[in-house]
Amino acid sequence: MSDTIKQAVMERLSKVKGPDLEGDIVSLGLVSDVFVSDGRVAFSITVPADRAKELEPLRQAAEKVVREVEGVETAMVALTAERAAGSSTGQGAPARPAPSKAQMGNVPPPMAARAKAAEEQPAQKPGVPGVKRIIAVASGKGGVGKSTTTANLALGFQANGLKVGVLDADIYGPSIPRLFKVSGRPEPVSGRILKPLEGYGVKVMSMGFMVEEETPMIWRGPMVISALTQMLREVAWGELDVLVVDMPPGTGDAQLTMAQQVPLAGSVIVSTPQDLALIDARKGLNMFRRVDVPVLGIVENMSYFLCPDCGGRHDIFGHGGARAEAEKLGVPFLGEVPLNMQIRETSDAGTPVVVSDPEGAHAKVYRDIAAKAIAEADRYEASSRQAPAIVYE
Ligand SMILES: Nc1ncnc2c1ncn2[C@@H]1O[C@H](COP(=O)(O)OP(=O)(O)OP(=O)(O)O)[C@@H](O)[C@H]1O
Repeated sequence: MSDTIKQAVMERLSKVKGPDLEGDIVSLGLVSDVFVSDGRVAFSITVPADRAKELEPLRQAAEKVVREVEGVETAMVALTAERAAGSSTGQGAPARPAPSKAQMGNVPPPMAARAKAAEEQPAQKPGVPGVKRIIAVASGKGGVGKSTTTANLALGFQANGLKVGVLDADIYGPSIPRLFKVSGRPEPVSGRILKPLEGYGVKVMSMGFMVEEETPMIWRGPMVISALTQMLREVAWGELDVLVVDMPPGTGDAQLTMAQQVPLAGSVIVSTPQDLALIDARKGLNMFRRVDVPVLGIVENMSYFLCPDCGGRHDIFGHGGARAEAEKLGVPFLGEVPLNMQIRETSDAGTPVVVSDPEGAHAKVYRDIAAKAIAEADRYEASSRQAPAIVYE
């Protein structure tokens, strides 16, 4: 079945004209392998990075023809830039040469007009209706406890009286379904709009619901933006005070694109006290600064160890690094979370500590971090509202 669909998809795509209306995207070698699973089709079209915006109509045209193929339920088509094999991000576009300038030629008139209009407009990031604020949780590298922090922070927001959703955008290892003990496929509510799943009163959407676990990593990269857009805008989030986004670890192109695409009110950076992680946290910080997203603060995770036997505190990783670094960088320090068995066990069991032990000390740590993050977001909003308008007469 998959092979038949794939064949039909390729046939349809071979009718889609290339960017200069000469030849089609298949024979120009712009289409990557087509991935088909369970009625879902994903592939990328390689274009030069600086023309991605103007070639959006090409992406839409390809998506449209693929959706019309019998047996196709959803199509995720992404424009990807040429990337040398073995580039540092390690994911993203399959190694396939981008068309040469001669191949690409000039943009044909209708696209040129649209491209010009796009250039003239400042980059727009329309908000998500009903969602007051979107906050990203990021880390410079993997394994620092970003997802654990995302889940507990989201539940901390909720415990502080806010309506909360979580969008798991971690393409490398979506762990939010496990943390909230939710699984399955989101059901459509009307047309293309999906109903998010719910865990502990928090609405949850995950890359894990959209992409099969065994989907090769190389495919997840190109799917990211389409899937992300779908998860943001084609989900019945309802009224939310905060939507928390669990970003993929690292600061590569995928993360940067996400930070650019999502209308973020701010970001929270998770780091462990080790120097290396802090260097990575700094990269994370710079990434958000590059795309003008306020950094609400740094959370130091696995900050110290509270010995359950003697009750003593052990700073096994040289605690305090994140706080000092935050001060140096002029970024708020949101708090420190101890390295603790209860935090690990409850996270891994899908009952994060903020819901499984709401009266405990750890839940309080997360609630305080949540309160500080919101206070920072308020501060940013107020300061951007108060920015004086300069009027020339
Ligand atoms: N404060 C903590 N104390 C003890 N264990 C923790 C703490 N924070 C996270 N962990 C544990 O560390 C492991 C990694 O955490 P988590 O999956 O949240 O990290 P991550 O940064 O999201 O990882 P990845 O990069 O793989 O997505 C998990 O087993 C989690 O339970």
